[in-house]
Amino acid sequence: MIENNQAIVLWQRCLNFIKDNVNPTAFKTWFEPIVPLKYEDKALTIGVPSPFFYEYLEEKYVGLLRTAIYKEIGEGTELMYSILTDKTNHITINIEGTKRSQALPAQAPIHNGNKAPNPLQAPAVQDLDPHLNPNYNFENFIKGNSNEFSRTVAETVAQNPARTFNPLFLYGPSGVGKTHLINAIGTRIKELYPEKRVLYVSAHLFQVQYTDSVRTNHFNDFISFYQTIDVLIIDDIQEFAGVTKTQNTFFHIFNHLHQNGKQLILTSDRAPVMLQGMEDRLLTRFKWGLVAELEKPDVELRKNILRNKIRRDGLTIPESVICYIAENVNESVRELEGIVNSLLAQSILFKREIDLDLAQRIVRKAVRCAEVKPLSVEDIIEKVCSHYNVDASTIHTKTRKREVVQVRQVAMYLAKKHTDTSSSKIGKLIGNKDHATVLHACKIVKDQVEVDKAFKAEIEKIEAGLRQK
Ligand SMILES: Nc1ncnc2c1ncn2[C@@H]1O[C@H](COP(=O)(O)OP(=O)(O)OP(=O)(O)O)[C@@H](O)[C@H]1O
Repeated sequence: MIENNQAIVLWQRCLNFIKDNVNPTAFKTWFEPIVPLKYEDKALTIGVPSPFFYEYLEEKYVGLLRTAIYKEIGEGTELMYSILTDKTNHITINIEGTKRSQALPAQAPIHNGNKAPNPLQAPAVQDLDPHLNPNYNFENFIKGNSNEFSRTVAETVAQNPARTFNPLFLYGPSGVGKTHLINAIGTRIKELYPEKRVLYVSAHLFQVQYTDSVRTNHFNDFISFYQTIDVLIIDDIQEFAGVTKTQNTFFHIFNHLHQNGKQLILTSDRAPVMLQGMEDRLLTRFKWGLVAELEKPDVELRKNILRNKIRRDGLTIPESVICYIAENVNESVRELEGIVNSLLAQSILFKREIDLDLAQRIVRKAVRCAEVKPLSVEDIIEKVCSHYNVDASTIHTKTRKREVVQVRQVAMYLAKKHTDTSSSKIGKLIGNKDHATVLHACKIVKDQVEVDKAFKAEIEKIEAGLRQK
């Protein structure tokens, strides 16, 4: 709500002066969005869409603003800013940028509330759709050995956002509940702190929004929007690997939010140390708070998840079938859910009971599909490192210790032999080496296999392990 007509008139005069002294793009970007709010006691208060916007004005245009105000309104006039992003967060700052107070009452939003995380419309909204999936909550997240620690820290963060673990970095293989858990955190925070601006976004969507904003000249809006978030949840951060500009932009958003006491929650399919193609300064920040792993569920947890899903779906499935599925499907929870869905579909389609025989046929088919899943370089790194009992992170360091060099060479050799990945990509993923190093490693290992029986047996043992994946 604009509180004072005089403010509009005075600000319009200032704008006319400013317009003559900056280029049209800067005027449109940095001055048109400003809203005059009130003029009282020789102080003009203007509304700006975000803290970032204020910082930018202070850094780049404070001289021009001061001149315009003194010239058009009079010497000694104070300029006060009000951040319009959140009704609970109205700070005012004088033109020297020193005095802060809670002087302004809450105001109505300047723009209409948006319902999607569209950064181009979003800077000054209050009702932000957090894009959380309400079906993913703590109540239906089943606890087990493999996720107990992550679940506990997730609950702690939800109770006290930005007070405990910031950022919270959750990692683990596909389908083990990362997305579920981070949605649960967001949902709990919204229940406990409804005024907080929580946003869930996939790394992929973030990247698309960023690219779009650059293409359509709305980059500042994009940045401003993300800098207004109180709890930013980004899923599958590994997608930023190799995309430098997106990483760079995210780096600045991360810093701004972290410095301003906002919570960041990130997930990835691998630990920070295994994130190739990611800038070091980001990797360091990912480790600032807490890094927690979600492992593949053990058999007990698989049974409990199955029982829970079956109950929720209103099905009755014999305990022997539950045990059979839990013991034979051990990749991810998503896979377990897929089996239950197939059982249900088959029993409806063929009008038959869900029994062990049906379960066995469905599981066999699903497990066969898993067998033909191609090996990845990451699978090979994992197997080779565990065979030699070396921490996977060491092969990405620069160390030239003989035993580490050998592990690296074996991993490169097997990656070349068992995947379609190019030598240069393999090099990047294993110790950030070039393709010539990979080819050299392959030759060394191959030569040794030909003359050293014990070494040959060792390699065959690792290869057998790879086939069991
Ligand atoms: N502990 C759990 N209790 C109940 N459901 C679970 C649990 N873990 C995972 N699930 C369910 O398994 C499915 C897959 O989980 P989710 O999408 O969270 O995995 P993810 O780790 O994010 O996988 P991806 O990395 O592939 O995105 C979801 O339907 C989720 O609700």
